[in-house]
Amino acid sequence: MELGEQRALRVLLDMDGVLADFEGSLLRGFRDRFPQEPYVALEDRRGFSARNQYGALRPDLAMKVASVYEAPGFFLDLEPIPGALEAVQEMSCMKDTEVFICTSPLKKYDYCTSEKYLWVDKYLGPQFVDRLILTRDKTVVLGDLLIDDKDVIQGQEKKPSWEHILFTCCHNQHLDLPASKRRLNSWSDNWREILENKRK
Ligand SMILES: Cc1cn([C@H]2C[C@H](OP(=O)(O)O)[C@@H](CO)O2)c(=O)[nH]c1=O
Ligand SMILES: [Mg+2]
Repeated sequence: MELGEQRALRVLLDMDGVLADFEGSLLRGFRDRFPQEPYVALEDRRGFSARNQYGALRPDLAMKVASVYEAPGFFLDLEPIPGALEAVQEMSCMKDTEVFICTSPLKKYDYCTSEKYLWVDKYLGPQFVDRLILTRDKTVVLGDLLIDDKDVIQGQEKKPSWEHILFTCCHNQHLDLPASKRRLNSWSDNWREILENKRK
């Protein structure tokens, strides 16, 4: 790297809950598949794991809701989050900025992994397939920012290189955050300011 050349700001973008609407599709899929069963409305979602909340409602509902997101086609058919695709394209064209998608596969990875690649190809194009990172440990990925809807992101690295920006989602919107943690409320919120602040 040339002396004085500014290193690009690397932004890691989570997929489910940030680019793809996991929660909306899960609720629709659950109600289609189990129309007689009680369900959790999006505004009532609390906590990252839908499975845990459904299981607390009634033990058998845990595996029923899991069967929806473990089914073939679930990850492929997720709708893009409003404004996400436009934001990713704009961000990736910014000077001194590089974007990677950093997402975790389910433990039951068979349909999920290929469908995440197909989804990125379909909605963002082959250049983003080259920027897709699948990992169950995001802490070992180097970056300046990680925009992710999961409230706590843990792994092997106790001090990850990135600052976690919490992307607001139904399941985390009620959380009180420590003063140091910043939120991005949606893609119409000011993500450009968050990137600019990080460059300083
Ligand atoms: C089980 C489960 C997974 N997921 C998403 C998060 C992970 O993707 P991502 O890290 O891109 O948000 C993926 C595997 O857990 O599925 C949820 O968002 N909610 C859930 O309840
Ligand atoms: Mg997520």
